[in-house]
Amino acid sequence: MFQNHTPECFPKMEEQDPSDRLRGDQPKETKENGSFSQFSSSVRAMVRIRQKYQAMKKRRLEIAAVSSQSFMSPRSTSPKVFTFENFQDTINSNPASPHKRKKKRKARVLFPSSSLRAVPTKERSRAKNCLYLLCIIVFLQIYNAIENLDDHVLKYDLDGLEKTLKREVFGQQEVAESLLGHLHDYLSTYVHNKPLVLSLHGPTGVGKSHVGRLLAQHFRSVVGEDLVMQYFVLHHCPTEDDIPQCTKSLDSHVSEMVTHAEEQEKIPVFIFDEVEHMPRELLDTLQDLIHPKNNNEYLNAIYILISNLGHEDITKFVLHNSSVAVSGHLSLIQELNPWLRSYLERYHMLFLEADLLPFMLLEKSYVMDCFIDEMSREGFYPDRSHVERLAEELSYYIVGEREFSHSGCRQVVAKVNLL
Ligand SMILES: Nc1ncnc2c1ncn2[C@@H]1O[C@H](COP(=O)(O)OP(=O)(O)OP(=O)(O)O)[C@@H](O)[C@H]1O
Repeated sequence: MFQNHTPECFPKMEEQDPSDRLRGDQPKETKENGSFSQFSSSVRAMVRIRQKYQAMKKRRLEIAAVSSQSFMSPRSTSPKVFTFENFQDTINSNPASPHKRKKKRKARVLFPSSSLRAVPTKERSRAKNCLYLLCIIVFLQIYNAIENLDDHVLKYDLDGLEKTLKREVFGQQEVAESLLGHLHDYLSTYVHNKPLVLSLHGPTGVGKSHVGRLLAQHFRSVVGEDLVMQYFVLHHCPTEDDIPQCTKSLDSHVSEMVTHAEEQEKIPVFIFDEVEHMPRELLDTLQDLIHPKNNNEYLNAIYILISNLGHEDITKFVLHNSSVAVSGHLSLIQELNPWLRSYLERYHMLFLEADLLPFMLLEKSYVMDCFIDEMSREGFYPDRSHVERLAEELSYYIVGEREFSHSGCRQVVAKVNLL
């Protein structure tokens, strides 16, 4: 029997449609010779083959449907033969794909729930805290120091003094600015290693004593009457016989004032006029006071020395350099100081530590300002033509178109008094 159903017959069976077989189109030899068991095993095999075929067909259709959805482009370059590797890559690379790439999460350390999570403790640096504290302290100290500097200079009202000098002094802008600068620098602090010594020089009638008076008036109003001294040699020490007594009283008076000023935490002001008339003994005493070796209170003081020492050379210098000096391109102080200093140091060592302030010769226009000021003060109407006529009565150095008064404004008061 089996010989009739040799493997030669199986290929024939496979070539046939299994459905035909199920419909009963079996070969005639089978009907005639095969037993029931043979028939049933053949049927089972066919059913299995058909089921497998149907399953494969179904899967192919599903894959075709998925791939047609995924590949949106009409012309795909992918191979026609389906592979899962390409399919997966295509899905991942498609931006429209619902399977978006997940954001990478930060790596986390997972601790077992049963054990305690040991977080590393932040170490607090003591040095860091100290550094912050130090920075704050330094900042506060600097801030406080700046505030104190302002407070200190404010009580001397240098702004008020500046206004007064601008209003009352004519033709001496450079000297006035320099004077205010020195005062501001000195009065900004209370502790000093030397007193401030300002020496005012210049020809007659240019306003040296006038400035001295304005300074005395101003400082009396800000530090008090008892801390300002005005010393006129010809008045306080008129004869040579008085000199020993004068030196003693000057020394004791200055000592008293600086001690008193130290107690009040203020800076006293000493104004010495007519220094050119001071006898040597008095100059020596003054030098000892200005350059003390011992006490602090002597270091916190302002000395104003007023004289006409060096006036001839100041006059010569101004006349020779009138074109630049008057137009403001030349600093009289800078140019004159080296020469003036060497002259004064030869005169007396008192001037060694002094800051020198040379006054300019006064031009005619400034002399006219003096007349207007004085006439207004005395109740006269300062008529322009009248003022010009009065100014014409004075004598002038004439350099080009410029006229410099021989005696500044010295004769102004006398002339107005005669009106
Ligand atoms: N630059 C000036 N501005 C305003 N007024 C002045 C000026 N110069 C002088 N005067 C007036 O002239 C008068 C005399 O001036 P001051 O006494 O200051 O002269 P001085 O420079 O001290 O001269 P001297 O060395 O001869 O004493 C003063 O009363 C003042 O009113």
